[in-house]
Amino acid sequence: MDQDEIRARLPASIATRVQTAKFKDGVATLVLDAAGLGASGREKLEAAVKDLVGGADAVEEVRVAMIADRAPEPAPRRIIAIGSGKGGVGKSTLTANLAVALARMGRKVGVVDADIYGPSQPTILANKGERPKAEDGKLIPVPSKWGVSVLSMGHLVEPGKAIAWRGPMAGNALGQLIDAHWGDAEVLLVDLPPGTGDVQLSMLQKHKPAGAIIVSTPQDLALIDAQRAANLFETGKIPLIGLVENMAGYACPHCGEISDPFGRGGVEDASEATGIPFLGRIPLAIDIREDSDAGTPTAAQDGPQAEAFAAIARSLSDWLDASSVAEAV
Ligand SMILES: Nc1ncnc2c1ncn2[C@@H]1O[C@H](COP(=O)(O)OP(=O)(O)OP(=O)(O)O)[C@@H](O)[C@H]1O
Repeated sequence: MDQDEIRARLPASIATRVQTAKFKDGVATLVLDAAGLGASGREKLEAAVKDLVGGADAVEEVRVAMIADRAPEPAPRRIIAIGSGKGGVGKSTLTANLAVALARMGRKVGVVDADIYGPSQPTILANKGERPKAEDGKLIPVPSKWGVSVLSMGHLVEPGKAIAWRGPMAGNALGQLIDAHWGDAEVLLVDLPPGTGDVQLSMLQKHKPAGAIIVSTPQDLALIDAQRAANLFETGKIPLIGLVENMAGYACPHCGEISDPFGRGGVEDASEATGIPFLGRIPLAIDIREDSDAGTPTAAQDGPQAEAFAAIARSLSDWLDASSVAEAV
């Protein structure tokens, strides 16, 4: 069922009020313009839409959000944590590329690089060496040419200097990165340090993320650690948006043969076993590493690897829409 089919079920007087209509997994989600309607008018509008759209065979649930006729309030900024149980599995790569892919879809996105021990966002997003300015005691994020602003520990301290920081210092620094002048950014993707230590705990306690994505390679050991990260978020009651399998399937640049240096499908199996949604897989590809090192993120380009990131960004975008409608209705 697509947007037009949903609209076609509504009389013209209602259809003209539909701002967006989406359908996924049996759930139809509509955002309606409620201009000029009082409380009872809104109730009637909602009931009519639920009745008419819900009558379609494929529709199991109808979610409706109303936009009022006053100036729309800016959407509350939501934090999405990107975590992993162990280092080096591609958390920073995924964070930067998801942010770029979301920006290409028209989302306003900021990236917070909380990885004090190995901040890499300034390299991947090509604003290394720039210093954020401050205004009214708050930092101003550093723009990048990829449509995504960034604040990184790497913008604040010399490389290697933060290694000796203990929990509270790291937690305070993270607070400065998050409570910054993020302007119209509706989503902040936070690249967490690997593991389940102080910074992650501080993150969960002080800056409650709206959801978390966990990255793993397909290896058993990485998966066990990913499970530990999932448990940390569950303990903090942070909704798990899903799992991403990175470094899956290596295409030999010479002969094209696909091999699986870290195994195959492990993350999807783990997703089935745990019930945490599987968001997709990113292949192990030399281009992806080269793009990151060169500051030209893969997701800003075209081709199958950019599409792999874009597909995961679409799932995240759908999740953001669905969760904001769930809050609004
Ligand atoms: N799909 C991929 N294909 C090829 N190289 C990749 C891929 N994903 C990540 N890499 C490379 O692997 C290395 C580690 O990736 P990255 O820094 O994103 O991992 P991380 O989980 O954030 O690590 P850290 O522990 O430093 O936080 C980097 O050199 C990166 O360019």
